[in-house]
Amino acid sequence: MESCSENVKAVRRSKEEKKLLRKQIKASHTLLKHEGISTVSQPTKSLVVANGGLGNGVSREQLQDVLEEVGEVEILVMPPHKPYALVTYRSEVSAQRGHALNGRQLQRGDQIVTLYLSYVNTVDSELWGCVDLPPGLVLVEEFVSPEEEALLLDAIDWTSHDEDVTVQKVLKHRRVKHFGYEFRYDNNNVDKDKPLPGGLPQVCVPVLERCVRDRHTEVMPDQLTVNQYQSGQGIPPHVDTHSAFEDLILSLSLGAKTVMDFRHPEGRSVAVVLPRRSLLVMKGESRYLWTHGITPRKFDVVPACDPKSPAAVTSDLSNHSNLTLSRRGTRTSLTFRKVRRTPCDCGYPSACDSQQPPAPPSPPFLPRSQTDACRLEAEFVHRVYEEIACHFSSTRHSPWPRVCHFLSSLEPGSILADVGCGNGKYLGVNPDVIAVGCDRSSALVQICSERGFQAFVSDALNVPLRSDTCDACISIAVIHHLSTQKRRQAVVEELVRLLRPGGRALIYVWAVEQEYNKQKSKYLKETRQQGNATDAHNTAQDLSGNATDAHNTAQDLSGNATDSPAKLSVHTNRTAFTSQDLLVPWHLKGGGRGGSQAPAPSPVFHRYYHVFQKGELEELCVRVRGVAIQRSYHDQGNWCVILKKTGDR
Ligand SMILES: O=C(O)CCC(=O)C(=O)O
Ligand SMILES: [Fe+2]
Ligand SMILES: [Zn+2]
Repeated sequence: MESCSENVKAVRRSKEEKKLLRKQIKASHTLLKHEGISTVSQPTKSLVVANGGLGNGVSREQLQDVLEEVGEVEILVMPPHKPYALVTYRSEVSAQRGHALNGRQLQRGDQIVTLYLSYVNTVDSELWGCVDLPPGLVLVEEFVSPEEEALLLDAIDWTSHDEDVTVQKVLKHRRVKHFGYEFRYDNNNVDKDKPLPGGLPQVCVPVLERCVRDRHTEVMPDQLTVNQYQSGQGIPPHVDTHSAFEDLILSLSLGAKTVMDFRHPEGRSVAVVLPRRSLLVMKGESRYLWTHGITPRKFDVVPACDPKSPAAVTSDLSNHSNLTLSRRGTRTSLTFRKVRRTPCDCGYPSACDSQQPPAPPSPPFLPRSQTDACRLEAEFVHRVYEEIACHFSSTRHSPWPRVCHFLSSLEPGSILADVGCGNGKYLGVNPDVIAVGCDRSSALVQICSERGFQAFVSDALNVPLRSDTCDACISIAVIHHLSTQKRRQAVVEELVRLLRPGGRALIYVWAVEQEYNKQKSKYLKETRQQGNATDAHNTAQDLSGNATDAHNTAQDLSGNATDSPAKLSVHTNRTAFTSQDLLVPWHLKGGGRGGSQAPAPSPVFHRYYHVFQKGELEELCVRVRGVAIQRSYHDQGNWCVILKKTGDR
């Protein structure tokens, strides 16, 4: 009897299996026919889960629970309104176990849905609008009901400044209110020891509990920033400070939809439509590496989509043929975060304020070795130009007349190298010469390219051009950034190497003497407001803020070395120089990279300079072989020479 019933069972099981297989094949056909998804028979890491979609009532957490019974899920894509989902497992072995979930039944209300799983080659991002989202970004539509939305909006009282509970501020392009902890826009961080007494508003609790239930977060946020944007307002692109908040950021959009722009540091950008009542979950790469921001404008260009399928994402609007304008309304966002208690150890050190290399000894000293010189220049010249490139370029538009005069004197067809070309302002002065520029800053070289000039990234000490090839070279305001005399001379040698015999080089360096022949230089004359490098607050200070004795440097003004290593003092812009080696402040306008959440006070960078004394540039040049000084002169606070290559060795 026993064996008989066993047999019956076996037959029954195989019948079920056959039926399951038939249904699975049918599901594959439907996916191909209606969705253009081809399934494959050989195992891969990715599976399509027919019937496991939001479109047939399966929730993300329900499906995730089932899929994770057999292995670690890497990506789970649930396209809105579709009757299927796509899963990629960490390993193929897990995916094989996932495949064996075929036929698994899920309860959906009082109905049962059966999942059919088949392998697919890749989770092809072209197919699903939403896979184009920056990695780690999830958008959950209709996360709160219209009633809940009204309740939340009502609970935010903008009329009272209940300072002991919240902190409220009107910023340039929006107003904000903080709960739990104040977010400070001056240092882009929170005072972790000063929680606001009221904690988070009670009305948020059900929403947050749902976030936990739906696995959007494991930890309860303890900080809330409410941003309110009128039509035409926005928030500058930024990365929420790593050291301030944990990985996960939740942002609820209420009142009106908007478009949020995400940008990868390498330039890729994704515009994400945030519908009203949706929840944006930022984690991992999307939170740590990509900036997010809302461009202040009154209309957004969005895909004119089928109302059933809101096509939340537009990575490249130019690919869409069917676009429409969407008028912005007043949007209130609730951004929930968890204050971080230990330094961030994310996998994105380039964007991480907790993982920046230790600050160089402050104040920096004048270098005594080649290694120290390289370090000083890397930190106080190269890095600074990279950071300030855009702003710097916006202040460098008018070519100096006497440099133009030199350029105009070149024969048509001459080959010109501009070593340290900055934003390329001299590359187009004489259209009859073949001009090529190079600069240490890739950001500045990028600006040159955008302006249509030939330029490449190169250090002035080692220019990858053949010897004896250039009819002319210029080096304008470059050599003063090298921090030893040997290195300054080496740049002149490099310029001379590039010149053909008979070729000429024009060199400009900043002069100690900003007043010459009783004439003040433009630099001295410019008012503080005009000067971008102006620092109204700085007196001669070291970087730790201590006032320094301006003469306490390694070289006094007569160039004599003293014994102790010399501190570099911070110069006061628009004043006479009090030492030859110094740090000149640059106040960055228009926001730095990442990090900033609001119009914060402009960050100050310091550039190293060696300002030349009268006669010093000529002295440097006569040490270089094979060259003769044709002219030397003072021009607006600069020492200048024109050299001619003699070819003598
Ligand atoms: O309005 C939003 O959704 C984002 C707000 C935001 O990014 C922030 O406050 O850091
Ligand atoms: Fe943010
Ligand atoms: Zn980090």
